[in-house]
Amino acid sequence: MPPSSTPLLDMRGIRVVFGPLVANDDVNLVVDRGEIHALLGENGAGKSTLMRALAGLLVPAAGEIRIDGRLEPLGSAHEAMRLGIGMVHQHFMLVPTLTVAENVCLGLASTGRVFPDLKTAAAKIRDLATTYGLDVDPNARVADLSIAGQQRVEILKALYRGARILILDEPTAVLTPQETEGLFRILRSLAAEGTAILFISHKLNEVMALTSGVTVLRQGRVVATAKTADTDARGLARMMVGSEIELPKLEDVPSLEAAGTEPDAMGRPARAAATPILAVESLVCRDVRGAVRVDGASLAVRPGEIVGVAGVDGNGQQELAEAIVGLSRVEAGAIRLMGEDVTAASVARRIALGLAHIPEDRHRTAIVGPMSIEDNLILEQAVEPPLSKRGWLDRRAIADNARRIMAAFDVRATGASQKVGTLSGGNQQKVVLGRALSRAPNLVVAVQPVRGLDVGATAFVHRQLLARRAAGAGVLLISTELDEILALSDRIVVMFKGAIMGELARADVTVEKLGLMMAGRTA
Ligand SMILES: Nc1ncnc2c1ncn2[C@@H]1O[C@H](COP(=O)(O)OP(=O)(O)OP(=O)(O)O)[C@@H](O)[C@H]1O
Repeated sequence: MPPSSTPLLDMRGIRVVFGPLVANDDVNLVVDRGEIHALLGENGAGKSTLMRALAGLLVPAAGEIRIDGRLEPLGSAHEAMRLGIGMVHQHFMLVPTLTVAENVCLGLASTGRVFPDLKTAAAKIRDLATTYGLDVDPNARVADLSIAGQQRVEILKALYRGARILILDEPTAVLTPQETEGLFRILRSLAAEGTAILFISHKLNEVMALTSGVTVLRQGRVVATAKTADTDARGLARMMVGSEIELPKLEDVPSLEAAGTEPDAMGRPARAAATPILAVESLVCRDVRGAVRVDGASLAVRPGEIVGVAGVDGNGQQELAEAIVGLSRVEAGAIRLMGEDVTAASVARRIALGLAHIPEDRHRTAIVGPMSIEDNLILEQAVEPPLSKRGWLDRRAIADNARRIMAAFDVRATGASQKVGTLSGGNQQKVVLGRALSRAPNLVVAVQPVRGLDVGATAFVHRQLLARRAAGAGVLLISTELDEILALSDRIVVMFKGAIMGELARADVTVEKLGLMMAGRTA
């Protein structure tokens, strides 16, 4: 038995390199039993890399890991699991067609244990779920679970394997505020039983509410370690970025109306003019199973205006966005873009009219991981001059295009030829944003645009959306983050069960009114 002063986890001098890039440089991290410890840092600072090293998913070039004071081998996922290290990744690793119990047991046979019979496993899962307040039915099919439900399965999977050190990589990025509260209750009860929890998040208020210690990484190195109680959200942001960060608000930038702009050089009308950039009229959409997901929704976005769509996740916002950008079929109603009826138009036609889309699920719909940054950056446009010469791709022009966007959007990578799949999560999101916004679109449909971004990058993206507004474009901002909606929107509509519950002008918005509408009451 190690002396009680020995920390459960002690990582020392960890160094991880990817070719010329030093992702972790002489990193130390100490976490005690029952401690919830935050790992903070800008996008690409090296947080996921450090946790992957701990989980045995990569081999550090140097360093030591001690568990309970004992030096352990590096770079073996099998060993890490045996030592009680479990990781819940940003992207879940579950098989949707299998049940919860089958997913939990998957892979266990190959670890040398006897494959448990599913009935026994289901009973053990039920016990674990009861102990820690995880609401999961072992016999449910994973495909039928909500995102929060799938995350609970991932946590159960780790606990089933005896995790004493649980790593969660941005677990709340995909959760509603209510689900986040539920997760925090689970994590607190795990910590109370002695589990050490490593919590990666960009949401500083969550770090303040949940954790007792923080380690801050910048460019692969530890720049600060502190007790959470000794700091505050502002101080943490300063440690991460090295300077003060102010999130912009609508009032901070000129609008078209404030500037009294007449139709601009490109003939785009001022906001008060009649033709909206986007008009959605009595839209009805069904999902593949035939369930109505958008139920008679109408809204308009005028030039120089940001319209926020608030609502609890899963109330049809995603389907509304997909219908507008042309990724799903419309059953009834109409969509007009720049005055043209595009209800049944191709995606290409909508892009030609100046539509840009920042999708919610970047892995499914926005990037191709094995392709380079420069190729990902030209995916949405016709390859014509200046990107091609005599019908052939002009590689030099494509690389220049990438370098320009990467510089403007602060994409941190080894170069334009790096595969997008090897970028940090936040830098992948910046590639998507750079592609969408660098073409000066007339309409931006932005769905959770800052998910996974650090505070500095969030401020940057918000400034970009405000700049599009100031230039006379329209922005439809779909977000479950009320702070984001409140900071940026000229008007806010609320979706509930596929319908628009009402609309509030900026001056009339209160959180109470929004909350009631989000729960299904009309304004
Ligand atoms: N397999 C890989 N090959 C090459 N470079 C990689 C690989 N994995 C990570 N990197 C690089 O290592 C650096 C650290 O990435 P990491 O994912 O650890 O950052 P992070 O702090 O978790 O960022 P984020 O907040 O954006 O998720 C980044 O520059 C990233 O591009």
